[in-house]
Amino acid sequence: MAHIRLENISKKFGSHTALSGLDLEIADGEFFVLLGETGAGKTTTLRLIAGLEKPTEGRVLIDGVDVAEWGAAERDVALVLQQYSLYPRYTVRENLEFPLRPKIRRLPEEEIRERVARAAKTLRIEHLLDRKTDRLSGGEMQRVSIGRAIVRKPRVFLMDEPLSALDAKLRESLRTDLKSLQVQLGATFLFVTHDQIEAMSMGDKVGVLNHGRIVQSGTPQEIYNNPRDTYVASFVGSPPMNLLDGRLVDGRAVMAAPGFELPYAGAGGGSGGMPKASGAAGGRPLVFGIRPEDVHLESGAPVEAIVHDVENHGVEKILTLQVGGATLRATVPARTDVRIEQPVRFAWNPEKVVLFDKESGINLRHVA
Ligand SMILES: Nc1ncnc2c1ncn2[C@@H]1O[C@H](COP(=O)(O)OP(=O)(O)OP(=O)(O)O)[C@@H](O)[C@H]1O
Repeated sequence: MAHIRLENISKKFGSHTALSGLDLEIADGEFFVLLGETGAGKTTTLRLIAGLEKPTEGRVLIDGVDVAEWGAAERDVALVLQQYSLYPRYTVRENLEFPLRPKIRRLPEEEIRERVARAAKTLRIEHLLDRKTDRLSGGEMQRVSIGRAIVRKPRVFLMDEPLSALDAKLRESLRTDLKSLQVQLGATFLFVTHDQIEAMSMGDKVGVLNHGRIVQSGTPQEIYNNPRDTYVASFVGSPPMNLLDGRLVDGRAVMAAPGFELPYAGAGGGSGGMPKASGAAGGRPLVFGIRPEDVHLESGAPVEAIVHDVENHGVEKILTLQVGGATLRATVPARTDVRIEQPVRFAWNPEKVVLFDKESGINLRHVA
C-alpha cells in the first residue's frame, strides 16, 4: 500500500509537451481513476510513476519519498496493460510464477506456490492453471495478466486501460471483479481509462486529464454535480450536460433561449428562482449547464419545445427538444408517451443549474 503524489510535473518529448503543471494526489488504499481523451497524457503519467519515464520538471513521491533516482524495479509498482503481456507457450501457472523467480532475491518454492494459488483463487482462474495461455479467451488472458501483478504484492497497481480490448459484457464483469479485488487487497490502484462510464462507476476518486493537466479531481459525485468547467461538464455524463448560452445582467443570470433567469449572488451563491421569460442582451456572457435528467416534461410548465428525436433506452427515453434556436436533451421515464414533432412543455430544477463563464468555461462556483 502506498500514497502517491505528483508535484508540478511536466514532460516533454522533444518539442512536444505531453504533461504540463500536473498535480495529483492518490491516498493510500484508494481506487483512483485517471480519465482523459486519447493523447491527454494518461499513459505518460503512469509511466512516470512506474519509473519508465523521467519528468522534465516536477517530483514523483511515493509514501513521501522522492523517487527520482529509483529505477522501475525499486519502486515496487505493478503495471497492467491493455495488451496482455503473457508468455504464449507457457501455462497460466508458469506465467504467474515468472514474476516471482527473479535472478536475485528468489522466493522459497513454497511461498511461490502459495502466492500463485491465492491469486488464482481470487481471480477465479484455478481451473486454467495448467492451460497454455494462447488457449485462453481475452477475458481469461486479462485475468492472468492481473494475476501476474497480484502475486508480486506490489505497493501500487497501475492499470492502463486493462479492460478496453474486451467486449462490453466481459468488461462489465471484470470491472466489478477489479473493484472488489482492490477492496480485498486494500491496495492503491491507479486505473487509466478514456471511458467516462468506467471511470465514474469504478473510482473512489476521478481525475480528469485534459491536454496534460488535471482539470478536476474529486469523487464521481463531485465531478458529476459540480463540474469545474464546460470541458468536464460535456465529457462526463451520457448524454452530456446541456450547455446553453446566456448572460449575467444586473445580478441575474439570463438564458438566451428559452427565456429563463436566476438570481445570481456571485461565487458560492446564485441558485433558486423561477423561470421567467426574458430577453438577454448585454452583460457578461454565461453558459447554463443543465443535466438531461433534470429536465422534466410537465403540462403546465412555462417553456414550450418541439420533440425532435426520441431514443428508447429500456428504463428511460432520451429526448432531443428544440426550443427556439436551442437544442436540449432530456432523460425521461420510458413510460412517457411522446412522439417526434410533438409540442411539449418542460421545466427544470433551478437548484441543479450550473453556471459557467462563457469565455473561460469555468464554473462560477469555482471562481474565487
Ligand atoms: N515517446 C514519445 N515520444 C513522443 N511523443 C510521445 C511519446 N509518448 C507519448 N507522446 C505524446 O504525448 C502525448 C500524450 O501521450 P499518452 O500516451 O500519455 O496519452 P494517452 O492519454 O495515454 O492517450 P491514449 O488514450 O491514446 O493512450 C501524445 O500527444 C503522444 O503522442
